[in-house]
Amino acid sequence: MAKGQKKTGKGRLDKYYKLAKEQGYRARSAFKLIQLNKKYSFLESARCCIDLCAAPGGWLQVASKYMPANSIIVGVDLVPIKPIPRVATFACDITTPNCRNLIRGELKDWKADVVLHDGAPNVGTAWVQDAYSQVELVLMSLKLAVEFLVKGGTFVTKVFRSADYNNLLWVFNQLFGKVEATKPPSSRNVSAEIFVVCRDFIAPKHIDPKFLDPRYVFKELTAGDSIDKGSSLNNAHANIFQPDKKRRARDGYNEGDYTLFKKVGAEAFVEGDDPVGLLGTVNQIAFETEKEKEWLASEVTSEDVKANFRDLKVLGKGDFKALLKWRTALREEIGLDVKSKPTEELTETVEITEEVDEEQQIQEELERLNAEASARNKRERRRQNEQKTRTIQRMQLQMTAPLDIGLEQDDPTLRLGGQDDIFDLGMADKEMKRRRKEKFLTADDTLSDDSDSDAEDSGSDDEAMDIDADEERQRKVDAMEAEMDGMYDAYRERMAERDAKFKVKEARQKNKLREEEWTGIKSDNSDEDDESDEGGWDVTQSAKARAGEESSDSDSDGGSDEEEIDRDDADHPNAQSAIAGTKRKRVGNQERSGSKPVASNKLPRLMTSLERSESKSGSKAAQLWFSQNIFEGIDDEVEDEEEGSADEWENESDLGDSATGQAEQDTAADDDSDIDYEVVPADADEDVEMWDEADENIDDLKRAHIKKYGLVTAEAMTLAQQLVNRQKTKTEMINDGFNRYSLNSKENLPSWFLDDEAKNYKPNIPITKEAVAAIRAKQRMLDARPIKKIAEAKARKKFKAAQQYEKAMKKAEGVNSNTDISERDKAAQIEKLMRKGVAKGKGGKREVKLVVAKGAHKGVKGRPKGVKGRYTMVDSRMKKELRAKKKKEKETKKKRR
Ligand SMILES: C[S@@+](CC[C@H](N)C(=O)[O-])C[C@H]1O[C@@H](n2cnc3c(N)ncnc32)[C@H](O)[C@@H]1O
Repeated sequence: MAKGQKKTGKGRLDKYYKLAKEQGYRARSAFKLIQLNKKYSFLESARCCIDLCAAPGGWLQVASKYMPANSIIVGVDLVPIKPIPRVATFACDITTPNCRNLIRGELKDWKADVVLHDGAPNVGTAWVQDAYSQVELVLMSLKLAVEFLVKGGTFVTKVFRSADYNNLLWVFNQLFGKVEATKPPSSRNVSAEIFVVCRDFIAPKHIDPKFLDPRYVFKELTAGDSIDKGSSLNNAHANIFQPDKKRRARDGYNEGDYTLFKKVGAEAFVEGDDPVGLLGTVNQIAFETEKEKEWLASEVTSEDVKANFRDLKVLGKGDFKALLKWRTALREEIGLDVKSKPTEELTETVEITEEVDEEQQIQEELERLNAEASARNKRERRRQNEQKTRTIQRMQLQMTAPLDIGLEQDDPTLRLGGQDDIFDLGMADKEMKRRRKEKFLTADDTLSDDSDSDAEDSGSDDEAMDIDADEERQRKVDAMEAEMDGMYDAYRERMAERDAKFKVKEARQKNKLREEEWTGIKSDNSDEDDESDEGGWDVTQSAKARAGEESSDSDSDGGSDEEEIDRDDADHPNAQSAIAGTKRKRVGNQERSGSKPVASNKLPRLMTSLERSESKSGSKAAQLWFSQNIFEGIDDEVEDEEEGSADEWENESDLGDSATGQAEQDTAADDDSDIDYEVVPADADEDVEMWDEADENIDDLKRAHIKKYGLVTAEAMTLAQQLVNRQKTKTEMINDGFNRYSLNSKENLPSWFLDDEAKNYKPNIPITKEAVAAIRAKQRMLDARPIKKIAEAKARKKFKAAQQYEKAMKKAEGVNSNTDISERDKAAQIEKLMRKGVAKGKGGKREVKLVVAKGAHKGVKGRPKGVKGRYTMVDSRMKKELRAKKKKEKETKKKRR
């Protein structure tokens, strides 16, 4: 498969794929049903549901989650469905009477409230068995639906936009009160699928069989079909002449065009009128009949040709030409065509031989030049490596500073040593290309008028040379990265040694990241908002299981299976963690920064970010560092690379749009544009570590922190307010969490780059004034609260006071009951007791009044005038003396130690 056609990897791992994985759904398509149900709410009230074409079971999981406990859920598919608790499944073709009988057996007298159909022919492993087209499948599912649906029931079906679409809608409208077509957000835009929700089943007593007969419903198809066929044929032709460029089916999809795999016999290709169109539309040309097998054994059928016929979708222009040549040769051999002008051909043969010789010469010459160039490069590289090692050693010995390196590189003597060449990759590459082109031009003078096939051959030479040049460049990049890592480490060491401030800054940075709290994570039992915040299918399942509901599924193996998925899900972070994704990125960066750098081939991204960090960074040291000559010329390279990757990206998206996209047709699971059905692997271990996949325990810790202390940052408060005030939905927040950096891999990135990213790669989180005010108020409240010890002491005091008061009351009662003393004495004694009790309760200490011995009190002996109660005379002298005494004691204590 060509590079641009690759459909695996992160390109396809979209939001819903990730969410499905996180929430334990078997297919990302589960979100389509969730979104449809959100709009039309048909599952919550349903007691019986039939899912036609249900494998691998994503929709069944959703139905089981949203439908009330003990509902009847039946799933049917050509391929067996792994057991799902409380769901009955069986493998069967929905177009057969057997399927009807099986459903009847399962439902007994029940009628279904909802019939779902997400079928697409030729998907999965059973494509060979299915001869029906999608619209016919829809009609078949409708047939089952009308049989099993209760009056007022709902039928949900997937339909592909095609010439039959309107005919189908017409039929739906005859049988249902409300018919609406909708495309849920999780259905990819590039997919031709649309969902029709038919509500209020009329349940007529008699249904005209023609309504459900494809021969009548799709009767007028031919005219439109031919138009569509025309456009698709044009596409097919274009696919042959420019196989790299994939085309969209803007006019909708021809009936059967969304079938993933098409095979025709060689006879149709050899004897048909439009071999080019055929090559552009089918996947395989087979040799199955006797006649075809004879052709296969023919001399003109080389091994290459046989291999090419096996998978037409991976072929290039040259391969197609070879197949067309084969066709011509075979047709001549079997007498369908007559060879023209045999004498002229002879002359031509001589010319071709000459060309081949010339080509060989060019090839040899190119090989020789390549060998020479790579030997020269090797020598240069060795010299440069030695040079670099010396430089690094000098840096480590502190003989040179990063700034000095820049000066050294300006040194013309070093330039002679090849410094320029290694650091200025763009220049080196351009020079290499220029040299090669010169050779080509001289050789091409004779070939310029030649046929396409010659151009192709030279193209393949070009490719070979490109591969050499790529390898060469990769080696250079590796060397440069290794060197930069070394230099960076040395630079950091030197900075750390020299600059105390740097150390403090680093420590602070680490602390900050450690202490950073992202507290916007929802608690496990928060309200449901949308599909992404519901804790996933398996969470609900386990809840339902806890409630002790009985499984309608008799298969006991299902339990272990589901448990496994539950465990998987528990390992996954909550969907809400996506909100916190941006924050965690930072933590992740810091965590990574300690890892040993590995030479990587991610130069473009690395350099792009480097450029960004350079411009953003306010640090002079960083600017100095990146202003060195070693970074010169990288810009050009980066631009080239970026353009390249952008092209590649474009290709990929083109591919996604393509109706006949190779990637989509290779495997059922790889299909995106037509049948937007994607099985989500349960195993997360194989994933490359992402920027936003930080330590998953962090979420738990944060959750616990929030439980204990509430929201403590303005960001968290802002998000919470936005949610409460309905300014933002959780879906929007999750969407915000997914950005173009979300799926960036940290693998193989050098430590200096990760360090720099940690400094500059910070999300810009909006914080409202109200949130800041709320946090401040909270802080003030906390500050105003006494610390625990003081509160305890106060409580003790209060308790003591109460005890004393009680004691005094008892004594007072004793005095009161004494008949020997007069009432007046009683009153005096009680008052005294009470005063004492209150005073004791207050702390038991009597107030001592301080009287300063100055003015009228100076030199007074005995109680000074006007002073009542306990008193102490103090004067400034005494104060000073006491202070001096204390100080002296302290010093002598210190000395003794
Ligand atoms: C897009 S998938 C369904 C995905 C499913 N809704 C889910 O969420 O997991 C389409 C399914 O239709 C099934 N299918 C196609 N033709 C069928 C037929 N004639 N009878 C039963 N199932 C069929 C395929 O086997 C395939 O599993």
